[in-house]
Amino acid sequence: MLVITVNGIKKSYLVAKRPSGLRHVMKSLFHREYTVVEALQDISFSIAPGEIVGYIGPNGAGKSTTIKIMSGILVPDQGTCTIMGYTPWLDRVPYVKNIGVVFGQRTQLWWDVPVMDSFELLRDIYNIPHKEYKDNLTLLIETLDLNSIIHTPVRQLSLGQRMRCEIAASLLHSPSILFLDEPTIGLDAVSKIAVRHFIKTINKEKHVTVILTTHDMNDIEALADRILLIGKGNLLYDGSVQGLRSRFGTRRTITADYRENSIPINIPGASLLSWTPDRAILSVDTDQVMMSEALTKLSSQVELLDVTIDTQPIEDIIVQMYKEYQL
Ligand SMILES: Nc1ncnc2c1ncn2[C@@H]1O[C@H](COP(=O)(O)OP(=O)(O)OP(=O)(O)O)[C@@H](O)[C@H]1O
Repeated sequence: MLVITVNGIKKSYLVAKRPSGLRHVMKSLFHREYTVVEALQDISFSIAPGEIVGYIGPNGAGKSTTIKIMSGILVPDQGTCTIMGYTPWLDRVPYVKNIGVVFGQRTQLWWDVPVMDSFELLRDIYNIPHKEYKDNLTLLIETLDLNSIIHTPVRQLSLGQRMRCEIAASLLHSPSILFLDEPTIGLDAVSKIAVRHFIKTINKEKHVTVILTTHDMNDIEALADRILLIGKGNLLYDGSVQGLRSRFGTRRTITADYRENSIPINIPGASLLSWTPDRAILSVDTDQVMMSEALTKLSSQVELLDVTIDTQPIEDIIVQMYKEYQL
């Protein structure tokens, strides 16, 4: 069973050219010229209930545009999108009851009023039954630690406090799908961990399907079962983090401590990142040299005291992917 099906979505924006020079500016007052930005060229994917999907890609790749289409804010030029049986931009009223949306860069809360007032407005807008609202509110206040900030106006909150309130606001009506557009942007390490933990919890306990965009690969590692990589408006990878590792993350770093030896280590296919008479750091591409072979060669050249092997950080793998796809 699928909860989200996106098929052949295309979306362009018309952007007015901004001329420089007085003569051109005057001319543009009467005759505007436009360029077309093709934000999404042909995007298709589907998502099953209960998945946490990381939607990633470099700046300008089209992530927010996709989230806006899936949440019914934007209408695509072509293609279909069916979410829980609805077409988001056509069935907005019944559809939005099923989704929660958080845009990390924007607020859905009313700026000048206490957070609680925003929550109550949302309760009325979504027509949330009294008991459901009360139960959800109690749970959200507790798990997101909102007690001390709930009566503060939004404009007085720190970014991390506001983000916790935004997430709570998006879940008051018990949606079964949550769209998060950069939910950890600008947060400190502690707040990031708290937000990640919370997302994981509602996914596990309430079976909320989560689609999140992020530039923080720690979010992906901590949360996503699956990654959709988008670049220049096209979907370039759809698979697990593990799959990404085995396809792009073939590099391992070996740190070897050994009894002093004045001859530098030499392992064909491995590059020496640093060397001293008692410690070497090597980079091995497991596509070219098997790890067991590299370790055998290493132990034949020095008397090993300690060895650690590190896999490539996911951040590096993503950079490598972006390079490979020329993004
Ligand atoms: N309202 C708009 N008007 C014109 N162009 C837009 C508009 N919104 C987005 N674009 C353009 O569409 C492309 C995709 O933008 P989008 O915001 O979807 O990317 P993104 O992947 O979310 O980027 P980022 O990681 O920087 O947030 C970009 O080239 C952007 O400049």
